[in-house]
Amino acid sequence: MAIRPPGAVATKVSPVEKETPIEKLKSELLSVTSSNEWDEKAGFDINENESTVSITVVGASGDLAKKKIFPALFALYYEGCLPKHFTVYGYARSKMTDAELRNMVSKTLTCRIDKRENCGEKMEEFLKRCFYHSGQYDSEENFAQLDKKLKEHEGVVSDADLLSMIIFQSDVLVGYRGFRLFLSDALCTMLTYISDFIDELSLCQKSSTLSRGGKASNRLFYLSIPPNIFIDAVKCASSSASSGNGWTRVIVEKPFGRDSDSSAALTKALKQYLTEDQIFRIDHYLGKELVENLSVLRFSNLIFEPLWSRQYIRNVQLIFSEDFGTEGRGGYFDHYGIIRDIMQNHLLQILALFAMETPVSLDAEDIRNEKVKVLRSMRPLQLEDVVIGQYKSHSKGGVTYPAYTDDKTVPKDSLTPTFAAAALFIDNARWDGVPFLMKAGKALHNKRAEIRVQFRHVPGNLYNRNFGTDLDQATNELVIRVQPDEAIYLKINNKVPGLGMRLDCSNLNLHYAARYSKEIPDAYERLLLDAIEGERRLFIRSDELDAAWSLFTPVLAELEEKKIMPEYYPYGSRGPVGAHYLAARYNVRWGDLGLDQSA
Ligand SMILES: NC(=O)C1=CN([C@@H]2O[C@H](COP(=O)(O)OP(=O)(O)OC[C@H]3O[C@@H](n4cnc5c(N)ncnc54)[C@H](OP(=O)(O)O)[C@@H]3O)[C@@H](O)[C@H]2O)C=CC1
Ligand SMILES: O=C1O[C@H](COP(=O)(O)O)[C@@H](O)[C@H](O)[C@H]1O
Repeated sequence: MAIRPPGAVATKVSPVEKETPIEKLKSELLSVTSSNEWDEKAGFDINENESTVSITVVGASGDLAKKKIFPALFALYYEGCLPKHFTVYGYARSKMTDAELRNMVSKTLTCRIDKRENCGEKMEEFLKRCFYHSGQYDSEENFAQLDKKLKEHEGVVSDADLLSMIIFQSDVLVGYRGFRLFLSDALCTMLTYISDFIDELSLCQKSSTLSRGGKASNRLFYLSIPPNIFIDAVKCASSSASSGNGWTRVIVEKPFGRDSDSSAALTKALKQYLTEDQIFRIDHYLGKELVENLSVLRFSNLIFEPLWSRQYIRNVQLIFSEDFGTEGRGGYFDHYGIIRDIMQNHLLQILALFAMETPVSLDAEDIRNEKVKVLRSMRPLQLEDVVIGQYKSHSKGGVTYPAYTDDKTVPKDSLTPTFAAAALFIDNARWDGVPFLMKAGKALHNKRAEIRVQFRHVPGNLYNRNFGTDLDQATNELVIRVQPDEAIYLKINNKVPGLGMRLDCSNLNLHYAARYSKEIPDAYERLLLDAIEGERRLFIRSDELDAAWSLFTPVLAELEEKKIMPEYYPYGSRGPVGAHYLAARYNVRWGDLGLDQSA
């Protein structure tokens, strides 16, 4: 193992006038500990001075880790975004060797379409930095073993190693420098001295010196595990595997509870072991390119911000659809449902970014302050403003698609919604009376996430006659297509070229694939990098979370207490018709209904 005492021990003694042999030995020891000899003996590159980062994926054997986290880490490595000294550790109960983990991870790694250069080589290099430790999520002992392994990679010395090293070094010094004579006389004093010295070093270790080159050993834990074991894992990681001399951060995956009370309890429990600054609550939609671009679009273009209010905007629609069901995740999903899975977090976060006031700066706290304000200005969702649905089996082209309740992990009589539509309102001066409509569903006809902003009619429009009776066709609509095939387009009215005066609705289209050759990074890449860099802007603060739950908790309770039946819709359809009635109540037509060729 690579071991070295501190390079920058704060307690280095200054020469004393009359040194006793023990004092002399102490100076010798300390002078050796602060020289490069240690580095050379331990095999360190003595010129390197960067900190280390260890990223532990807790739940490494799971779906999210394989699908998203390891590939994102590789992509960051490929792009040269990870710190020079990084190590990736997989941690889970499954038994695996390092080689088996590498094999598992290697199957999930892909090279960027536009960058295949040296990809194989890079993968090999990356995999060499990946290791595995098998352990229970509630075992401090297992996390302590992980800690030991992490230290080996970080070049941090343990107390036990330190003791043997000091004894060894004392021996060497004593032997070579002729202190043997004094040793027997001074043995007791010396042992006391060594023990004091170790105490000093242990203290130093806690306050940031006992590492490679005296630099910080930083640790990031990604909790990619089911929520019922979050607290056990955090408790053990914080007590037995947090960094002694750098930062320790924990990325917590959703769900953050299932209502206001359970979320508050989770936050309270997390805060027993971590400070708010150490907690990175991830909502991967905040890492999506077009969601990040929302503020740029709004605050850096003069043409949008003046229109961004009830004066010009008629309604805003936040639409999420997937063309597959809960396949494989029914057990988790049935406990949460689509409102908790998508609306309370992903869609509400987008809404907050969309509707917030201009932040004082781009600092995380300034942005999060504005998001909280807008969330707290919202009216809790009312039962009459919600429509729920659940997909049923459907056969098409000789293929039978399953019903939600066909999933073996879902109770046959489950009322859990796999679809929901809702109308929300922000009771502030900017948005008073503007419906914010949300729609989210699984097993629908397409996979899409988009924001649609429908503008008001042009007052006294000279060209009304040219649109016939359907004035909706004459209003502008801004569409931000988050995925797939990212785009921002604005529907405008335009004269059809020719001698007559015929108008049509066309798109001013910023189609990302046509405009930018660079592939768009996955949301997890951005968020992992931000967590490593300590950038909190795209992570959820606890007061944001409280505000978000306050909006949905009452209606979720009511739906469950009253056992409201979902409206059944066929797998692969456009969802329940009730969603259209809900929109119609607010004089709105869903924008994704095929009026628009780009939709
Ligand atoms: N998968 C996804 O697409 C998404 C997942 N998430 C969230 O990310 C987290 C991880 O998700 P995912 O990877 O799908 O989860 P998994 O169900 O795959 O669980 C991850 C790992 O946790 C361990 N584990 C599973 N169940 C239990 C249990 N009951 N008790 C103890 N350990 C268990 C298993 O590892 P082992 O047995 O080896 O210990 C498993 O490999 C969850 O919080 C989820 O809600 C969020 C967004 C999307
Ligand atoms: O958080 C979740 O998100 C996924 C959808 O993510 P995307 O990036 O593929 O759009 C969803 O399938 C899952 O149910 C939910 O938990």
